[in-house]
Amino acid sequence: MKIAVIGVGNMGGAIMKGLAHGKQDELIAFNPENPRVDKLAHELNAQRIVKADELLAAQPDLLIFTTPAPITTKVAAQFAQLQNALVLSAAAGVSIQELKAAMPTASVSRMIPNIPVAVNAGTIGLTMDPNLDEDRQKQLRDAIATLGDIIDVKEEQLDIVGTVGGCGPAFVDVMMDALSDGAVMEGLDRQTAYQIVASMVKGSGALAYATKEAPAILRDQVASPGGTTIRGIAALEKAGFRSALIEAIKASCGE
Ligand SMILES: NC(=O)C1=CN([C@@H]2O[C@H](COP(=O)(O)OP(=O)(O)OC[C@H]3O[C@@H](n4cnc5c(N)ncnc54)[C@H](O)[C@@H]3O)[C@@H](O)[C@H]2O)C=CC1
Ligand SMILES: O=C(O)[C@@H]1CCC=N1
Repeated sequence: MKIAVIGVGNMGGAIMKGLAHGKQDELIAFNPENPRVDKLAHELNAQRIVKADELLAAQPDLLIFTTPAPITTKVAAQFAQLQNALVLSAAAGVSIQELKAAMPTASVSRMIPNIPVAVNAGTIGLTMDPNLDEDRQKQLRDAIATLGDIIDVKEEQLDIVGTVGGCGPAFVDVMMDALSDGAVMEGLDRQTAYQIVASMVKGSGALAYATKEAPAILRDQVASPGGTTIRGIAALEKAGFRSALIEAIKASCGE
């Protein structure tokens, strides 16, 4: 499949890396002049395109939009004449209706991916164009399957899915940074702290995912009676840790 990623910044670059690891797709990086994008395209053996007419001539099968949300419909309008291309937009908050207005004949689906797609461990909320026939739905799903877990949601659920799944990695990064600081304060060297924290978060996620247990059940398995963990949990409660996370989700949702 010929896949063009439109806007190769943090998310577009992560998607290109994930796609390049996974399959033998023909990849195109479409972005204004930028040496960083040239370097990435070279590393991933992807075609580099800067001009809209060149992308039109390349006739991609799938366009993935990872341009800044406020300009995505304007960018999309440049490709309105592409026939038969599938369109998948990752632009947060830009509706299928808005995208369809820019590309009236295109089949438009939306997703909210997250940065771990770069290592094929992403979480992707997907709203598929309901008018796509089964074969084309399968084509689209197969094209992104290598990026991580796909969770089908209604379009009205994409914002909250995008907040937890899409913004969430940054919240976890803040937590990992703080845990590492704590370890360094207790005398551990920083690189070892980062390694332990990343491995611990990976394992905690894997366990929760595999068992489908409620996080509170898993927490209770760690907190031995009279032990060290419950003292740490009490300190977290005192500092308002859970409340801070709930507030973070609300703030990212625009409340
Ligand atoms: N960063 C993330 O974790 C996530 C981002 N998204 C969505 O992905 C999109 C991009 O976000 P980021 O990668 O974080 O931003 P970014 O600023 O890192 O990347 C945007 C890229 O678009 C390029 N660009 C600007 N104007 C362009 C144009 N006219 N044509 C083609 N490319 C153009 C920029 O040069 C840049 O490389 C946004 O719509 C955002 O909502 C969605 C989920 C998660
Ligand atoms: O910060 C943002 O707006 C994007 C959407 C989800 C994650 N990053």
